[in-house]
Amino acid sequence: MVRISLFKHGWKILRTRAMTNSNLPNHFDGDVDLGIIGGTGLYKLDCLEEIAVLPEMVTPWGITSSPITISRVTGDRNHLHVAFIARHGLHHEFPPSKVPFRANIAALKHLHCKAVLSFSAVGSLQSYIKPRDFILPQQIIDRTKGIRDHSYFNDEGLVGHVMFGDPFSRSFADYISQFHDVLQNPDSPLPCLLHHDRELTVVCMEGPQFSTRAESRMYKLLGGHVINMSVLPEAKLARECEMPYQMVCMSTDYDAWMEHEEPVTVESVLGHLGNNSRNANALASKIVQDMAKQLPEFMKTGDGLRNSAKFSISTRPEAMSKETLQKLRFLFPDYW
Ligand SMILES: CSC[C@H]1O[C@H](OP(=O)(O)O)[C@H](O)[C@@H]1O
Ligand SMILES: Nc1ncnc2[nH]cnc12
Repeated sequence: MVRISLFKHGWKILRTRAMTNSNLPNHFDGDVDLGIIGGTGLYKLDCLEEIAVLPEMVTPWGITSSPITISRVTGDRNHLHVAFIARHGLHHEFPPSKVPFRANIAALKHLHCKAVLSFSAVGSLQSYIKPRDFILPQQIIDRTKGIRDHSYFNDEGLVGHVMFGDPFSRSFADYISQFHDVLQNPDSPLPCLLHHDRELTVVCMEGPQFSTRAESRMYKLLGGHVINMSVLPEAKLARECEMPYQMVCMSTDYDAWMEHEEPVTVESVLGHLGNNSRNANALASKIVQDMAKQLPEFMKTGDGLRNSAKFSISTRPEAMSKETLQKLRFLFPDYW
């Protein structure tokens, strides 16, 4: 059952509570500070105290993959508001190629998020990155197949080219790395590491099948450190929305490049999801508590991205259709 209601810009839909089983309010009127996207094994962050569950949001680019939970973190002087979306849906129903990435990122932008923190389960392409380590990549190699909608500025009548040389937020990665010592692995004497380096590169493949051994070896040769199926187009869309974006990659396996080891299977991934999820909660908890004390500079200033989309769009507003302008205003109510 779906109840449609006109929202500020005419794009909101209210569903019944069937999806969420929550007694929390289904609306939130303030601005959200931080958007968090959870991936495989991370459908909720237990460290957050939820204050509202917004039904899946209908955007001009489709419906978000999950309801959006809003949480409040109380700091010394301020409240921090956090919006959480489950990338694959609450029941893991969206495969990587079918995730409504544009709707998810548009919803976070519409809620005024000042940054996006994203979590992802990844395979390791390097022996020094072991399962259960976390990685803050700074570069991406695109091995998707062009079948995902990957831009808000790629329609006839709207042309825009944003800078993507540095696809992640360096400031956000530096900020996250200060909390490296929360990571734990009770099943091993080796410490759980948070790898943080300018060169760290995530390969994004289409899937849903895992890589062949030859592909896995090729990704190593290309300079990949980890591999997943979901950093693109998420990172591109966050950039088009001028939101600083950092993915925390959580290693689960060695993919398929190790000659004498079994290639990755879902079972091998599952074995590490519990520990990774505990560590993701611990890390997210530290981050939001620290942000609630004082919002980091990159979130206050926009990390150098403010107005970047506006100046990347080549089409003159006079030449844009009413519909195009209406869609753009969902993301940027003040620009045109
Ligand atoms: C179940 S392993 C493959 C799956 O895991 C990752 O998902 P996410 O990035 O959402 O954590 C990877 O990208 C694949 O979609
Ligand atoms: N080996 C792998 N390849 C692609 N995505 C993954 N997610 C977790 N492990 C992965």
